Amino acid sequence: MSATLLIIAEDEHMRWVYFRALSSVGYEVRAVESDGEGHRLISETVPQLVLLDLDALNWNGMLILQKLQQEHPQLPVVVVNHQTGLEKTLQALKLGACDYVHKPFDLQELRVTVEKALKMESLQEEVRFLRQQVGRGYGEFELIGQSQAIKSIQQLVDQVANSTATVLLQGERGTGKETVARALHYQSQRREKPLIIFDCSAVPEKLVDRELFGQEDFEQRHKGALMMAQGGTLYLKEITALSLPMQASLFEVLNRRFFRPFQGEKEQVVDVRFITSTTRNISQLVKQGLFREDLYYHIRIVPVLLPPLRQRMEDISSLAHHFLKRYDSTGRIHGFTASAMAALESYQWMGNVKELATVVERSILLCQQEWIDRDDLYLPEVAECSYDSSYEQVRKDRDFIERTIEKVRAEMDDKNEQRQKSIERPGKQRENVERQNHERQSNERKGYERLDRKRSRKENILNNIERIQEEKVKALCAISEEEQAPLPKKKDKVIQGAGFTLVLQDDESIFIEEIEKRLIQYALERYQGDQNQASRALGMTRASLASRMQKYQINQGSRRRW
Ligand SMILES: Nc1ncnc2c1ncn2[C@@H]1O[C@H](COP(=O)(O)OP(=O)(O)OP(=O)(O)O)[C@@H](O)[C@H]1O
Repeated sequence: MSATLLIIAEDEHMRWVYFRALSSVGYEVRAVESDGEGHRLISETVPQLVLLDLDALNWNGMLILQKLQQEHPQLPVVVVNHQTGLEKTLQALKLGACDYVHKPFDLQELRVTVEKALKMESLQEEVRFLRQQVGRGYGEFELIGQSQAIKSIQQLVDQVANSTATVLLQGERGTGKETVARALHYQSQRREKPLIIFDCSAVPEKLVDRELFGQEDFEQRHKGALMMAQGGTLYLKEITALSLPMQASLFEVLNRRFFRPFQGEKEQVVDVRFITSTTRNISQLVKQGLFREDLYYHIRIVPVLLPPLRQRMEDISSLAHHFLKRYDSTGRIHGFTASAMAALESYQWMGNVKELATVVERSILLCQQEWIDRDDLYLPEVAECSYDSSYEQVRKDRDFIERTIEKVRAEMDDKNEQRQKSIERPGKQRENVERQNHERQSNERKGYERLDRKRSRKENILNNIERIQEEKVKALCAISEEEQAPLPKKKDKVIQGAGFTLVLQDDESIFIEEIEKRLIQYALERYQGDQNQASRALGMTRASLASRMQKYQINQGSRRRW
């Protein structure tokens, strides 16, 4: 029982009583008359508890309590008051006093109250510590990285952690959005309150309302994520997955700082810090009317962009060592060989930091030696591929493909229109011809039917391309192996592109060839005519690129601008 206690009491006799009662059971006690003296002692002796006598004539004990709470919010304060001043006692408890003793009191009662308050404080301290450990264990909210990007993000986190400004985290999957959200929470004063992570894309649309805002009716009471995060932080992951009506409800909450649980009657105050994230181009979604503009401005007070790992290769070494420490709990592995590190630093990391973490974890399991070598990494073959597949470039490629498909579609439509006109024209003369020649009329009809069939085949192909295009874009953005384009059927034709694959049915050769030709022109343009790089990006050999260039009469001298 060696805790240090500080007694603040105006009355000298009472100071002596407190001093005797508490020092006699082993506490180290300091007793002062004024709060000024008290504050000086707090910084000098760091007491574990303050006993404050409110029953004074010449000074306002409540003001002292208020000041103590503001300056030392963790310090437990037990107040002593006269039993007739119940109202004052209640007010003191509201202001943050942890317990009280009423005069006249029994000395034993005073000691028990102090002991209880100290125990409570030590439990709270333990909870704080465990929460921090849990936070560390799960989120590793420490941001690792040497790159300027990570340093700036860490600086931003330090600056805004303690505010309630909404933060919008943008970046590909696995770039560390949740890690930043955790850093923001655990570095803020809200760290002792919960951090609730709500994945908007993982909850079925019908249930989002209930799971987010909770439900209150006669039969059930379900605490939603918002309620659970009270006093703490709510991280809304993949916010763009929310339906427009849910976006409207969320906007209301953010705007009014009140919410009403599903089917509930009473409005509740919202004391929550909101952090949101998305892997999608949210401003584009706003333009397309798929995401509310007002909500967008509300959630992006502090926008943070997490660059893909391949754009900050200088982070790889520190991250790899960080994951080694995290996953090799026995300390069996000493580190990475130079060749392993070189492999890690030249891989494209389309799955970002998450993929790096998985690779390191797996290599620890597979490594038989004390140093992880290149072979222990089991990096996919793609690692050999060194073409520039940065996120920006992937997006450019995607835009290019979209534009190409649109152009070819428009050109095909034009051609078809002209063909149709040319068929219609003779159709007028047909009236005369028909009278003379029935056979010719039936040929015409067959011609129309053929054209219709061809048109519907073309529609199919366009649909097919768009579907594959969508899947591929998803795969490029989501970088999930399962989401890759389906294997082509035997008769399908495959066009590999700079970071994409188009699978086409093989009967519309003009259409396919036109797209292929343009993709080749585009790849050559992108690599300034370097056929080695272009063929690698297109997924074909140098020889087949050359033969196609010949076939399509692509002259490298006359490059096209896209
Ligand atoms: N800068 C970093 N420092 C330390 N660890 C990191 C960092 N960035 C990411 N990580 C780790 O990488 C893994 C993936 O990170 P995180 O879950 O934060 O990514 P995310 O962008 O939220 O992913 P997703 O979009 O798929 O949810 C986690 O294990 C996380 O601890």
